Amino acid sequence: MTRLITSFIDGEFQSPDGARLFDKRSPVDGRVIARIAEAPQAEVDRAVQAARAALLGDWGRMPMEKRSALLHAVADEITRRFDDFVEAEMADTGQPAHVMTQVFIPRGAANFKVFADVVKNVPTESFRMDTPDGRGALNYAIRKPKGVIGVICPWNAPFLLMTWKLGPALACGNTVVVKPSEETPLTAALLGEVMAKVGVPRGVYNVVNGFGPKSTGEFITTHPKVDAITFTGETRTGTAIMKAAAEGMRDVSFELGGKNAGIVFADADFDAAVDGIFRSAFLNTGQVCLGTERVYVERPIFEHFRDALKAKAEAVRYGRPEDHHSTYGPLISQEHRDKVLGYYQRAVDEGATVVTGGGVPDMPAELKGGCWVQPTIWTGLKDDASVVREEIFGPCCHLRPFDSEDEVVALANDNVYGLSTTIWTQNLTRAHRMAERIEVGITWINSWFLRDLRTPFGGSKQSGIGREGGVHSLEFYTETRNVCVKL
Ligand SMILES: NC(=O)c1ccc[n+]([C@@H]2O[C@H](COP(=O)([O-])OP(=O)(O)OC[C@H]3O[C@@H](n4cnc5c(N)ncnc54)[C@H](O)[C@@H]3O)[C@@H](O)[C@H]2O)c1
Ligand SMILES: N/C(=C\C=C\C=O)C(=O)O
Repeated sequence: MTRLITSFIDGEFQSPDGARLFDKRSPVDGRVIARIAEAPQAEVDRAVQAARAALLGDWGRMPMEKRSALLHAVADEITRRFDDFVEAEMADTGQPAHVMTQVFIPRGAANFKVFADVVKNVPTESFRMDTPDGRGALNYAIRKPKGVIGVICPWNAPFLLMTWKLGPALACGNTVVVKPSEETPLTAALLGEVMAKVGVPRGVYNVVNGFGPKSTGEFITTHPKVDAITFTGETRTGTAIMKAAAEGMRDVSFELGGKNAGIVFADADFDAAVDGIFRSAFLNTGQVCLGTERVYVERPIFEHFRDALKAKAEAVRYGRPEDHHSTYGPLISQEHRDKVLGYYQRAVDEGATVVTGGGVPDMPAELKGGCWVQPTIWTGLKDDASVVREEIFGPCCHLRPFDSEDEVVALANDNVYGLSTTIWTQNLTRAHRMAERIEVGITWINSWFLRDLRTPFGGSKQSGIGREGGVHSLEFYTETRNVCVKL
């Protein structure tokens, strides 16, 4: 069945009449599974106007308790329709069911629940000051919603990443105009059904589909009535959006690219480290910004670790996401597959030893139209090889031995990105010391992608601007104002 996806504006799905439609193809077999209406500038304008009207209507006047309860109702409806969201996201991404049911879709409800509560429990400051007349003055801060937030989303964990922004944005009383990635429109449309069902006022949640430059994404980021922009995607796209946001001085929150290091010391719990690095390199077919593409292993265990990781990579089971036998899916698109295969070739050109993979698996005829590549492990490259320095965003990693803590800290930090790292050692004094020295926003010790949504999340260097999570999201999605009262 080919679905038709149109914009969701002011509480309703828009008519496709006259719309320019583009195809959404299954990453699994290349079939067209949906036709998507590209929102022209006039439609983006209507979405922004609807979002502004909602700020001045019921939503803007809604008490926090009621807003919080409504977002809990959204979370509960997502949970009630859990299987629908799993099915939609599997159709969009081709990723196996366990990636959806265990990781990505549960976060949809969690992202609303956590922030529906955070907004009620985070105080604002107050200061009493002395004054020359001796009677003093009282200062207190208040938080006000920023207004209409432009939300620009990537394709790699569509529902998780969109709701990671929507939860706090709406909990703080803002309204949103969302552009899902052109590759993954389905769950954002499904969320429109949820919003309407639970009674979120019209205009609070608006979705417009399309592309970036000279299309829907740019129409949002350049719209003068969009008050702030939160974006997740490639660093170079962030540069373009930041330029657009400068006009009108709009605030931005960016979660960008990464080239994350995994560091394994000889004293690590070996099996746990192999499992952890395997997950961080190959989960979601390596399409996770927090994923590991550079693995540094202390020399005494290097060969044993390499062989153990190779065995796990060669044991993945390709297949359709709905087939519970499948443990490994395709890349999101042929374009991205060509990019990843280009790096596979470049690695060989730069002198890599291909420990495993490096090409395209021999798929059954019915799946040959999909975006399949082999999980790949390299060794032997120089530290300045492009495969070691540039984000590939695929199921591949380069293993390199190291001999000292200072050496591996220097290697890990020698990159333009600074998003995350995962360190495996049973010497926790060393782990804490390392966490201080590695220049990233998030460090996991003997773990990876373990997420407490109250903690600061974001990248250093070219991996992002700002932090979201817990009170940090409130800092971005509200304007804090000070009131000074003369006593
Ligand atoms: N730091 C994080 O938490 C995080 C999380 C997920 C993904 N990412 C990064 O995202 C990238 C993969 O996602 P992607 O390929 O969708 O990224 P992308 O930058 O190509 O696209 C992201 C979104 O931006 C839109 N867009 C593109 N150009 C635009 C423009 N000029 N103006 C407005 N919108 C524009 C796209 O249509 C899409 O919706 C990787 O680099 C990955 O590291 C980072
Ligand atoms: N932003 C988050 C995850 C990012 C995943 C990147 O691919 C999150 O866990 O909140």
